[in-house]
Amino acid sequence: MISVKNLSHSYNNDGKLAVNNISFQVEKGETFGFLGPSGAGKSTTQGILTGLLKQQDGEVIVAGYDLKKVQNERFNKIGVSFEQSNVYSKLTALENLKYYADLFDVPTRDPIELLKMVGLEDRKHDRAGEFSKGMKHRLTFARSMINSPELWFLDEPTTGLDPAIAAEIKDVIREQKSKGITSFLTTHNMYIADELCDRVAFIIDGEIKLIDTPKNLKLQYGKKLVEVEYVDNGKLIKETLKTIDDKDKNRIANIIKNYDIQTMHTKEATLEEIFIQVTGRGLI
Ligand SMILES: Nc1ncnc2c1ncn2[C@@H]1O[C@H](COP(=O)(O)OP(=O)(O)OP(=O)(O)O)[C@@H](O)[C@H]1O
Repeated sequence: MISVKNLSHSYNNDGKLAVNNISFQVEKGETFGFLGPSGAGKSTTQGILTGLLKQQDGEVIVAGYDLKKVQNERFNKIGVSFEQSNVYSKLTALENLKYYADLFDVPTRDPIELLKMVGLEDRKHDRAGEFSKGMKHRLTFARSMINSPELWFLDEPTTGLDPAIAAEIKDVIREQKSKGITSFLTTHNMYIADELCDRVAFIIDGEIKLIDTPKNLKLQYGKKLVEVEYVDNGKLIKETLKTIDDKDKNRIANIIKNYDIQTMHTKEATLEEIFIQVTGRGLI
């Protein structure tokens, strides 16, 4: 669905590359996470893929279209939810969606259904200018689905939303995935990426450092630890032991045999910890 080969981008032709020779593929139906800290090159890449920025070099195919050739019908196949909501303030929520729907040459979805999906149906006749930041964000999110896109670009889809709304947005993303929609999700939130993405790319200083599934990354970089809590002489003791160390393995067996176990679980590295291990940098 997306194929990028040797893509670079410089804003000022000053030799500084915001995106530096990146290559990756996104398969049909995949939810692909593009993760990195501020200034890593996420928005630049997304800008090129969505046609906001002109491709300078490399090869980019998006939804079957080579971006070097001008083919505006590709916009019928993609949906974009920007982090910074760009809704029309003077139009109501419903008018915003109807206006946007008219821009497409393909059948569009029922705006009311979309407003319901993001919890804005009750506010359909209110002007978007009166909405909170989170509500504008939800309206933009709903708008990005109006043309039933095959390929969906999501920029920080849950940033700034309260946890209940964020959970609903995540459910919508999962539902779209179950329908075979491909998503390109840009974020610096590793928890969202872990929950939603089939594969993630770590990007930093314009370069992709690795691409893999969250599961493989945890297996490869995980600490392989067991945390056990047990009762000894009425006191609760907690020990963290390595499952790859023979001495610790014997200790685990000994605890299981001789003590009253309260809790016991393996400890996985989070994607955030793995990102720091791989890149030497945090995500802020
Ligand atoms: N319009 C612009 N003009 C000049 N330089 C820019 C412009 N937009 C971005 N850059 C630079 O390009 C680099 C990559 O920025 P980009 O916005 O792609 O990062 P990002 O990963 O999306 O960050 P964030 O998470 O903060 O949005 C940064 O060094 C940034 O300063």
